[in-house]
Amino acid sequence: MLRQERKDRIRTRPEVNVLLLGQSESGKSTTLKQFQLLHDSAAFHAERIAWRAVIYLNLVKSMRRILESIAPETDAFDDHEELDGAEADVVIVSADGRPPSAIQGTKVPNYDLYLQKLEPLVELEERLIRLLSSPDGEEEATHFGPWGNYVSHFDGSENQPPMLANGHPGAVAARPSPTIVIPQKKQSSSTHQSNGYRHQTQKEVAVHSTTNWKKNFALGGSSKSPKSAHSGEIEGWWEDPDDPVHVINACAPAMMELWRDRNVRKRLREKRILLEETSGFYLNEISRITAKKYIPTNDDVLKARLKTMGVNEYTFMIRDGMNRGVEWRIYDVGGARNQRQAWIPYFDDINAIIFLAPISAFDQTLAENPRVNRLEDSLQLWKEIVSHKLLAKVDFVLFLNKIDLLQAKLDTGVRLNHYMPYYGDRPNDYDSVSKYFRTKFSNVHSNYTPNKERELYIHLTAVTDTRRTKIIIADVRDIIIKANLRKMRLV
Ligand SMILES: Nc1nc2c(ncn2[C@@H]2O[C@H](COP(=O)(O)OP(=O)(O)OP(=O)(O)O)[C@@H](O)[C@H]2O)c(=O)[nH]1
Ligand SMILES: [Mg+2]
Repeated sequence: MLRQERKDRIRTRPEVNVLLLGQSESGKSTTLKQFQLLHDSAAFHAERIAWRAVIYLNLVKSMRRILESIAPETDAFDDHEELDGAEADVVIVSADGRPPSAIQGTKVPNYDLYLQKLEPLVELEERLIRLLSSPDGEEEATHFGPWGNYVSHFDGSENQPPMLANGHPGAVAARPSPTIVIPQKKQSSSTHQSNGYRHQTQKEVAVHSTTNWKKNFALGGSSKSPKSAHSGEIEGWWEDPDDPVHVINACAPAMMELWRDRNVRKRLREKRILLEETSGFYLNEISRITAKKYIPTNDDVLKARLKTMGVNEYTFMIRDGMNRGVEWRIYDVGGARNQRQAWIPYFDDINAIIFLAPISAFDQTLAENPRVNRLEDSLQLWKEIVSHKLLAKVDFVLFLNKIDLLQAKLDTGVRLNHYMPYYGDRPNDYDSVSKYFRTKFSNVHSNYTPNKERELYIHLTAVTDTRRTKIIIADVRDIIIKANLRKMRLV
């Protein structure tokens, strides 16, 4: 009866469920944004303004990273506390044998001056986080402690094994009910300095998918858009003295000065910090982003980084081959290790998986565990997903993502075999490296899939690039529609 019921349901109200998977920062939410841009561009455009807060936050975070990196007393960094309980069964590549504190290098004579000029950003960062996490007003965010003292309701344990329960029928638990999660911000063991910027080891800000964070920054939202006393017309947020734009705008000259400072660049190079490849990089556009009447462009929104917690669901209609409307539901999950257990309930009832592996990350380690190489983690995760018995009948599309960053990285001379010795002395150019990864991921699929009939569709992508991604998404959509039609004939 159940089977018949399902058959009837699919025939009368066809639907396609797609799950976006991959490690944190692989580009899942960006891919979702591209789907939105393609299928509901009006809504995407309407929401652009709300991303202003995230973009400011990304910019402030870059400032924080610079200031932390150029601080004269580097011995207070405490990267090692992250290492406790790290898994032993993954390949570990240390990007740099030495802790940052061991490196002595270029001094930045203006450091204290920068710190002083940029001090207002400390309070701004706190305020933005509050506004994002508490869309009903700042007052409600009373659970926040002082700077550097946030507590997370989320079980932030990174100690769980990376394995997903494979093929265990009981693994399909109920999908979790929504919970509000406070952005993680860890109390550093070394917050003794009075200035908020000094020696804070900060975790990434994430707003739970159930929090309507866009509300505070939408036009006409609870962020004040005062009416003109004379005409009654709505004026912009820049007229609101409490709007974050004023602080960020006032700090813009100091931010630009800092980013242009030769000593700063030199120090960053010495520490092998490549801000250009970090998520939410806007340092080359400070004057545009901090302008009073700044409205984010599509590209700005695609570049904005907000870590996902929980699961974002996005629904839209597409016409299928028989010209019927098919409802598409795309699920975007959090990819950090402590989020992956939440994926399993979504394995049930899924038609296709788009798995993202950022292949530029071969020289990076995980934010949640600095001893684990990102690419090794992606490969391990890919193996777990392709071999998962619950997913045996699901179609797989693999996005080998961030090829723009891969190309740029290889062009600067970073060698793959330095991080993955088994690459040997093959050529270190983009074509050879991307081909190598394509084969490697494809082999993992052929070796571990429980369904030898399954075809794998691989794309080399840069999902921040709208023009190229549009073509790929159209392609993926056709593949999924065709496969779905085939399955429906078989039900
Ligand atoms: N240059 C470049 N940046 C990218 C690409 N794909 C994603 N990004 C950026 O990388 C960052 C991380 O992307 P997200 O889409 O937030 O990653 P995610 O997989 O959703 O991460 P979690 O939510 O933590 O699981 C964002 O700032 C994106 O703009 C790409 O192909 N090239
Ligand atoms: Mg995400």
